[in-house]
Amino acid sequence: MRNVTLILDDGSRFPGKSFGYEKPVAGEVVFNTAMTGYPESLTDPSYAGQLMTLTYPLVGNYGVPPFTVEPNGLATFMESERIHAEAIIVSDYSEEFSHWNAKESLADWLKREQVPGITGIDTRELTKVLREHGVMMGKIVFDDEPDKVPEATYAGINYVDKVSCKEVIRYNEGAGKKKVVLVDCGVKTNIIRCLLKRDVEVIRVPWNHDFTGMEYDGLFISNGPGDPDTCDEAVQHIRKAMSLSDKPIFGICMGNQLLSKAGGAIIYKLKYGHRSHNQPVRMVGTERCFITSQNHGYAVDNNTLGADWEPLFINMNDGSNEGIRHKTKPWFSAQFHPEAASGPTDTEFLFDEFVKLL
Ligand SMILES: NC(=O)CC[C@H](N)C(=O)O
Repeated sequence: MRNVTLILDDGSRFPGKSFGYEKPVAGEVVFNTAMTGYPESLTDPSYAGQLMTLTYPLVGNYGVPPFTVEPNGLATFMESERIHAEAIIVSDYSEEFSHWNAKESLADWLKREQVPGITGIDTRELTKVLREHGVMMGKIVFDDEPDKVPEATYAGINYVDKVSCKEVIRYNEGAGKKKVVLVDCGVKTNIIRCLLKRDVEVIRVPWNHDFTGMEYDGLFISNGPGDPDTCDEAVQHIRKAMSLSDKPIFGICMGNQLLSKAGGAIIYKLKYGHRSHNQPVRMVGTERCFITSQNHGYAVDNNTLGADWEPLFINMNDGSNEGIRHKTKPWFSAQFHPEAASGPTDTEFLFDEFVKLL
């Protein structure tokens, strides 16, 4: 294994060894404290542009599931058709693996998909640095090729445009009881599965597609990578849809941010984001608290919500916004992931609520 160094923007250096594809890479360094779920997280399009640090120390020991596709074209075990994170950073990579559904090792998968993976990193120290300083740009450089240093960029790049579908895709066509237009900002497969198993037809459209003239019963706005402020075209279409009809709207993660923007709210960047399977959120107006799976770096500023909107969920750790709802219309969204995969399924009922409204 070749020696590598992770170099952060503040000059901190973390020595490690390469176990994935051998290529220098740069991106926003983020950390995820979930104990499981590396196949799902790596294929979550919302990680585009990011180097994903896992704080759970032992990674790789349950291998990687096979890449198979369901008849409707969706990946059976992954959240999309490929790895989207720029790299994975772990403390102790295990080449040995054992799991009923494992097909190959994490290293073999990373190499095939040309994604770097580094091990031997002091991920606890790295996470402490990121928590104190906030997320930072970082580079993985091979020690024997110190001059090959890639340019690190993240802010201002429209990653949604890179990962969204390029044409309209229909699922359950003619078979579903109701039609849902899904604005694909980088949708996770399990969101589509959660809709399909509730007997709806899903019309998946590119993030900047003007869907407002289409025939549909409800609108869904997906998760997605990068800065929501780069997705103004989608915001304009959501706004137009809200002015044309009162059809139900449900958004997840980036979808929460874009719906909030359409309602006039402002988005800001969190210091180091929420990435884990155990983020507690409280449903506003109740004492009900849910454990949720999350992956976001930006948040909606509660104080900027328009007069017609109110927070629906609040994060119990830092008081930040975790969802909104319109005061009179059937429009709501969650900043966390009710579809989880991997993660707790406590809030999957939000899909039931949405489908009931259609
Ligand atoms: N998972 C998501 O949809 C993330 C939304 C946005 N890219 C953020 O980081 O906040």
